[in-house]
Amino acid sequence: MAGAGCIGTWLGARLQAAGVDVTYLGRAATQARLAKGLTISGLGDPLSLAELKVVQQADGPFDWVIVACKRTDTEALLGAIAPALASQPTLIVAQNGLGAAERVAALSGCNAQPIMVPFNLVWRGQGQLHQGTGGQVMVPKALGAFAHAWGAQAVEDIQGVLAGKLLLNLNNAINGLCGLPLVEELSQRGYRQVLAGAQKEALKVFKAMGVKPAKLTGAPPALLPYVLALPDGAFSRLAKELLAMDSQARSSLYDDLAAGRATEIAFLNGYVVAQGEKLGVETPINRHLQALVREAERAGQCPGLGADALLP
Ligand SMILES: NC(=O)C1=CN([C@@H]2O[C@H](COP(=O)(O)OP(=O)(O)OC[C@H]3O[C@@H](n4cnc5c(N)ncnc54)[C@H](OP(=O)(O)O)[C@@H]3O)[C@@H](O)[C@H]2O)C=CC1
Ligand SMILES: CC(C)(CO)C(=O)C(=O)O
Repeated sequence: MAGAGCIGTWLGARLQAAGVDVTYLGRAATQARLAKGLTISGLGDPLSLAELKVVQQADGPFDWVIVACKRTDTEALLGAIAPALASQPTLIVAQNGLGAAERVAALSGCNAQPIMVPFNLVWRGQGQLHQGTGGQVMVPKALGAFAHAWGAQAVEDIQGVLAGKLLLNLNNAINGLCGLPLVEELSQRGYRQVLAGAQKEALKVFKAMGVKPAKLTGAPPALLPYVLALPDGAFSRLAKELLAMDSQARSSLYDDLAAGRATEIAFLNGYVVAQGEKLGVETPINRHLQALVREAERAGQCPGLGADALLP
């Protein structure tokens, strides 16, 4: 497990519980966090592991390597595990956005397959991982052997799934900029209207790219912006399933801003902007959100913005 943070530890722990021999690569913070075992709480099945094998250097050989660092850290992480890549393991890439596995394959020279994790995970203390939102992991058919341990669905079109997920991840920036828990943010029409606008732009970009986003929520992708823009009462009745989450769950981009780290904005709203530029599609809302997140990164904090400030 290369990148044993929230997502990587969850994936590794589920495999370990299913009997797989898992090694976690961890620097000092990860070593300390996992020193006394792990519990997983929240939505999904609880899990408890007394011991995890955490190493500071990954020499291998390994059959599989799961890459689950933030996208900003991919190149450095692959450099750090270069000895383990010499035996050409298959890499499983658990990162948000499109093109992550392609980049990992290009940088490593190994076969790399993407997977999609739909739910939010946070650390609640040392060794205490908490799942705050719901959903099912999705893997390509080629990784069907992993489906059981992760309770995952094996799908034909993983690119469509990643595009569908990116539509939802356009909210990461909004969530990080307002700083509210997801359930509070999504209960306010103003914030949902910003997300709806960002999704409309992304849908135009996907159309120009020939990418068909998969349906991951109750509404088909093309209708999602219209459902989001409904008045609060109608939305909360229609989106009961979407809003059934931990009251404190936020997005991973919020976590990065709050911790003063670089964010993945370039791979989320920034990806829509960059593709839009190439294909001649206007993306003013995503561009504005990207600029605001860059400003917040420079300030080193979550700015707590209202919905009006999020529109250009
Ligand atoms: N968090 C969430 O709820 C969700 C996240 N995702 C996506 O999953 C991916 C992973 O996110 P997440 O789990 O939140 O990230 P985290 O920040 O929790 O974890 C990333 C881990 O990678 C480690 N890492 C980075 N560089 C290196 C390196 N050179 N050597 C060793 N370890 C390294 C970090 O270690 P260290 O602590 O030492 O820096 C950290 O533990 C992202 O693309 C994210 O968008 C998808 C769905 C939900
Ligand atoms: C779970 C979700 C969609 C939002 O919290 C996410 O992918 C993230 O936090 O990066």
